[in-house]
Amino acid sequence: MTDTLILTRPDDWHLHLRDEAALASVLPYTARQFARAIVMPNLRPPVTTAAQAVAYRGRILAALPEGADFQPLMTLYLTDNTPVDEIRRAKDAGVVALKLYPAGATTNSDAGVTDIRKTYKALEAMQREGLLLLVHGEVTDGDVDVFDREAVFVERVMRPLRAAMPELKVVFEHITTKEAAQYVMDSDRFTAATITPQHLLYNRNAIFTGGLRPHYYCLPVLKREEHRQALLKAAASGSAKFFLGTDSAPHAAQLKENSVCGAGCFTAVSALELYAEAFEGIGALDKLDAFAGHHGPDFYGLPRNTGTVTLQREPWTLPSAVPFGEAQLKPLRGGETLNWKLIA
Ligand SMILES: NC(=O)N[C@@H](CC(=O)O)C(=O)O
Ligand SMILES: [Zn+2]
Ligand SMILES: [Zn+2]
Repeated sequence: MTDTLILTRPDDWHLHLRDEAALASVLPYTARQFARAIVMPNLRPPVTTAAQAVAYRGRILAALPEGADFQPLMTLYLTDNTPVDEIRRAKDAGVVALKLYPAGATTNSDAGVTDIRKTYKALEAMQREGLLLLVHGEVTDGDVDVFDREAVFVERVMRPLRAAMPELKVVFEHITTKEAAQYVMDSDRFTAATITPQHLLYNRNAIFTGGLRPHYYCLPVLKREEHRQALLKAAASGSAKFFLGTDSAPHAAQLKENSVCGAGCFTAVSALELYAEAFEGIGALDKLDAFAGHHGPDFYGLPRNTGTVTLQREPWTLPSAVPFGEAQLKPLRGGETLNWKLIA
C-alpha cells in the first residue's frame, strides 16, 4: 500500500474565489494546494471586460498571503453582447478564456447567454486569438428535468457549437454524466473536460442521506451511481482530455442552510486529499499525477509546473467551519476524517 504520494505541482482549472473579504478568506487554501487556478468570472456584476479582469487579478494578487507562489488565470464572462474587440483586448491583457453560462443555469448567471448563436462572432474571434471557451453545460428550459440538463445540452448545444467552431478549444466544465464523459472521450483534440471531487466521490443519494444536506448541493447536481462510475473511469482512463477542476464554490453557511440554498460545494481546504480518496477508491492512485498536473496545462498550451507536492496517508479532521469574511463557511466533509493529508 502506498503511503506517500508525490505529485507534479497541480493546478485548479475551475475555481470560484469571489471578491473582497470572501476572497481573502478562501484564497489561501487554494494558494497552498495549487500553483495556478482558472478563476471564474461570475461575480456580481460579472467580469465581462478585459479591464475588469485585470482589476480583479490585481485584487487577487493583493489578497495573497505573504510569500505565496500562486498565479490566477483570468477569464471573462461571455454575454449575448460580448464585442469582438473585447476578445482582442482580453488576449492582450493575458486573459486565457471566456466562460459560457447559459442564462439562469447556475449561481450568478442572470447575465448569461440566452442563445449561443448570438455569441458566434465573439467565438470566431476567440478561435482566431487562441482563447478557450469554458462551458457550464446545462440547458435551462423549464421542460427539461434537472437531472437531464447536461445530457440534453450535449445534443442541443455542444454538437452544433463544435460543428460551427471546430478549432475553438472548449472545456466542458464540471461534467457529471456518462453522456458528457462519452461525448468528450469521442471528440477530437479541441475538446476536454474538468471533473470535480464531489462528482467523483458522491452520487445523488448524498444530498438526501438522513435528511436534506445542503452542502452537497451544487450544479450540475450530483447524479446516479452509474454516472459517478463513468466519471471515475474517465478521470482514471489516462486520457489527456480529462483534468482537475474543483469548482470549489464558497457560499456563506447561513445561505446554504436556508429555505433556498445556493448551489456550490466548498472543497478548497482539502481538494487534493479528496481527489486522492476518489482515485484510491478505484485503485488508480497512479493516474492522479497526470490528471492533476499534466493534462490541464497541456490542453491550455501552458507549461507544466516544476516542483512537487506531497500527500501522506495520515488521518486528520477537516474543520467543520472556517471564517468567510464576517460569516462562516462549511467545507464539504467538514468535521469528518480524511485519510490523505497534503503535507508539503
Ligand atoms: N457549481 C456551483 O454549484 N456553483 C458555482 C457556479 C457554477 O460553477 O456553476 C458558484 O459560483 O457558486
Ligand atoms: Zn458551472
Ligand atoms: Zn463553477
